[in-house]
Amino acid sequence: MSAMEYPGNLFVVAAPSGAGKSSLVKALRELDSAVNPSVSHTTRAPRGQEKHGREYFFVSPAEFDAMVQAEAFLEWANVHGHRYGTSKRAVEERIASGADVILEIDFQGALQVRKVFANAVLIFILPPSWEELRSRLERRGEDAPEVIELRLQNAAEEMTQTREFDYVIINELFERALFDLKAIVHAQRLRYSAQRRARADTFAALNIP
Ligand SMILES: Nc1nc2c(ncn2[C@@H]2O[C@H](COP(=O)(O)OP(=O)(O)O)[C@@H](O)[C@H]2O)c(=O)[nH]1
Ligand SMILES: Nc1ncnc2c1ncn2[C@@H]1O[C@H](COP(=O)(O)OP(=O)(O)O)[C@@H](O)[C@H]1O
Repeated sequence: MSAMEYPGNLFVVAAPSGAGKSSLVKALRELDSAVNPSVSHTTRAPRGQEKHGREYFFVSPAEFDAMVQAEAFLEWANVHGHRYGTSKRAVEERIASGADVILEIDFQGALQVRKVFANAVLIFILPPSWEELRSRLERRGEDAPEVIELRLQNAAEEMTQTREFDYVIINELFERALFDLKAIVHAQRLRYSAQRRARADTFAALNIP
């Protein structure tokens, strides 16, 4: 059977800034190399150790506009005053060839992706409380106080979209949240992709129509 009959899974993880999305997805990828990340494009400036092409493709507003014009984005959105987008090429070819892809994007982008990929699995990560969200943003030490305030204000709006998602993970104890994320990925694979292919062979051997 060709890979085209068994496209890969698309996982979309969104969360208010500081909830732990990047840490959870990074830990998942260390355990499961079959989930492929997609590198987004952004108009924001690189922080600290960030490298072009690794965390993001850092582009100018004009370059971003050109990609929008060329319909190169699967989705894009304005987040915390900058634009971010997922290029179609980064995702479509890999899904079509049977690979699983994970997107770490904001809720607006997640809802756009679902319109294109109806089978995308949408996962929302929540912090256990406002106090904890604020202290994680402060402890991360990457953002100025006014940027943290903006992110907290935006978090309130993002959280109103929680119920649009297929799964919600509360990231209180990190290991517990990681277990939940792994469980979601595993359950989806049992429904589709590699496992589905293996089951098709078993079904044929057992003459199950
Ligand atoms: N819609 C969309 N959002 C993105 C994309 N890439 C990153 N984001 C989101 O933009 C927001 C800000 O990301 P970033 O500046 O890296 O900060 P942080 O993730 O909050 O530390 C986060 O909510 C990201 O998930 C993308 O390609 N599309
Ligand atoms: N369960 C957790 N308990 C305590 N701290 C956490 C937990 N998950 C993540 N963090 C920390 O919170 C900060 C924000 O996490 P990060 O993954 O950067 O969030 P996001 O990608 O959602 O903005 C980081 O310093 C991270 O180490």
